[in-house]
Amino acid sequence: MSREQQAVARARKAFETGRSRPLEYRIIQLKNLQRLFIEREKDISDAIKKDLNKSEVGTQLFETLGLEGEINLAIRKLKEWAAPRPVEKNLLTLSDTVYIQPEPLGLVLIIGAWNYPWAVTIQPLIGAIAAGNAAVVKPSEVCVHTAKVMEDLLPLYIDKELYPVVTGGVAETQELLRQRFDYIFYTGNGTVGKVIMEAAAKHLTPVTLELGGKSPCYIDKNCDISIACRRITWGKYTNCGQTCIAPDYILCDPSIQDRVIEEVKKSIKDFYTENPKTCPDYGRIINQRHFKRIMALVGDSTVAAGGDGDESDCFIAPTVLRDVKPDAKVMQEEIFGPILPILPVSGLDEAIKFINKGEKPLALYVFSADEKVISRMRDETSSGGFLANDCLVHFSVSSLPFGGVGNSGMGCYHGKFSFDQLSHLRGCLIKKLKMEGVNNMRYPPHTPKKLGWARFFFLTTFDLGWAGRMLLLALMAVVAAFVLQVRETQDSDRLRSRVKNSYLISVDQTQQPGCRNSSVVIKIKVLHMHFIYLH
Ligand SMILES: NC(=O)c1ccc[n+]([C@@H]2O[C@H](COP(=O)([O-])OP(=O)(O)OC[C@H]3O[C@@H](n4cnc5c(N)ncnc54)[C@H](O)[C@@H]3O)[C@@H](O)[C@H]2O)c1
Ligand SMILES: CCCCCCCC=O
Repeated sequence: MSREQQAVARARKAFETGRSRPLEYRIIQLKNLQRLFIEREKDISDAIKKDLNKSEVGTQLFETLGLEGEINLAIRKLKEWAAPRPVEKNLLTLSDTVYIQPEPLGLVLIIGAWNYPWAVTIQPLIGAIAAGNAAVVKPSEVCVHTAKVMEDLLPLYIDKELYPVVTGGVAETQELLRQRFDYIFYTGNGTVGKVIMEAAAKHLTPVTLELGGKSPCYIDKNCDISIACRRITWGKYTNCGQTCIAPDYILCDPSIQDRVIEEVKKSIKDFYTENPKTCPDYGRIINQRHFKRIMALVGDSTVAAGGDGDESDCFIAPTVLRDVKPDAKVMQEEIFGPILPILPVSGLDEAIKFINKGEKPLALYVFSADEKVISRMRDETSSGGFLANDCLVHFSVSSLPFGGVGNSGMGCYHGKFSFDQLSHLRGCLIKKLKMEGVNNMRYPPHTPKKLGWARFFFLTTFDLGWAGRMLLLALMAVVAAFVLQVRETQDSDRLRSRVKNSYLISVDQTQQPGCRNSSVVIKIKVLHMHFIYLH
């Protein structure tokens, strides 16, 4: 058996013991993971410094702080997330117990990317643990030092059989993909995303694909350009542009292009000094392959700032390109580096048209003081996430689903979305072995009359609100009292043989425009069926 097969078999066996299921066990694992980030902060930041030249503070700010927040949230909310979720009932299920019960999926494969190696690998793991799964963790081999630290540290803190770390490159990942998983959570580029999906299809394994793409950024003339450019500069050059949701390019009116360039240059200087190469907060390109790829993108465009690099140090200066044409090299792929092209457009209409010609991006940014511009951009485009007047920060909002659409991916996570994504939401209906008469309308022989009743039971909806529910309860009490009285005063045999009737309460809601629960009409119908209790 290969190393990968062994890890998968051990994790599967550990899952089958059932120990990942109790909420107490999940919480212990999450707390242990939390301890790792507190106790091993130095090991984590030393490795990431070597991989991407991230500073110690930068590592906490962009990697581990968010993870600590997600762990805290999961610990605090787990009982609520894992509890049965009651759902609305119709007339047919009124006396049943109907709910959604989240259950673990089983064994999850998490394949991480290198650019925020802790954030994008451990965040899905938090969801997997919280949801009661086992998970094989495959960090990206591209961030060499971090992958090693992850492999060394995780087994010291969390159950190493349930959550093994498997390191390696393409061959090892493909060997993992040949195994059977109950879910695959992949973060990385779209080309490999297709490989993942193909492998998953062989076992009918569902997938989340957290991909990337070219995230556009439109600057409206009507906005504070100085503030807009400060936020865009932060969003673009953080981690040297190697951020899945970095604004990839700017669209703006030609009349503000010079101003935008000046303000971006000013912010670069404010953030990274006159000499970004020696600034501890300015990162490096992950390796020379990516260095060469990014430098080659600049070729056919006009450099307005930066443009220089040092291959031996994987340094590329914060770069701005002006008057970029849609067919320029830099516009043909996700940049994933510190190059910011500016494409002049005649206004909002052209910007929307341009964006809609491309693939659906992971993020879409608009800067404007005009709410109509923001709304139009939101309503006339599609993207994984949408931000007005800022960049990147939606990633840190646990109550928002994070994920792509179309070419930028499928599925989403963060906070409760991670829990739900890595759970099976099992629909449960618990009936009592009573009131068999109600079922007559669905049993053969099928007749138009039965169909009529089935239509009534199946299609009648009610949305009473608080006041309506109180009124209904009161009326039910009156009806129940009436029925009991009838029962007491009538001979029960006579009732069974002659009347064969029962009572059904149906509730109609007459809605008036703009007014919910405006009036509630209670009808009492006599059915040629059995009495139906309403609870
Ligand atoms: N949506 C998100 O949350 C998110 C986050 C980070 C990065 N990204 C995207 O990821 C991309 C950058 O990451 P990357 O793809 O360079 O990362 P990468 O090279 O680290 O690859 C990601 C993972 O895929 C595996 N892999 C690579 N080639 C493979 C193959 N042929 N078969 C099987 N497995 C293979 C690697 O081992 C690695 O674990 C960018 O497009 C970026 O936008 C997206
Ligand atoms: C607050 C910004 C964090 C950005 C993390 C992005 C992960 C994808 O590359």
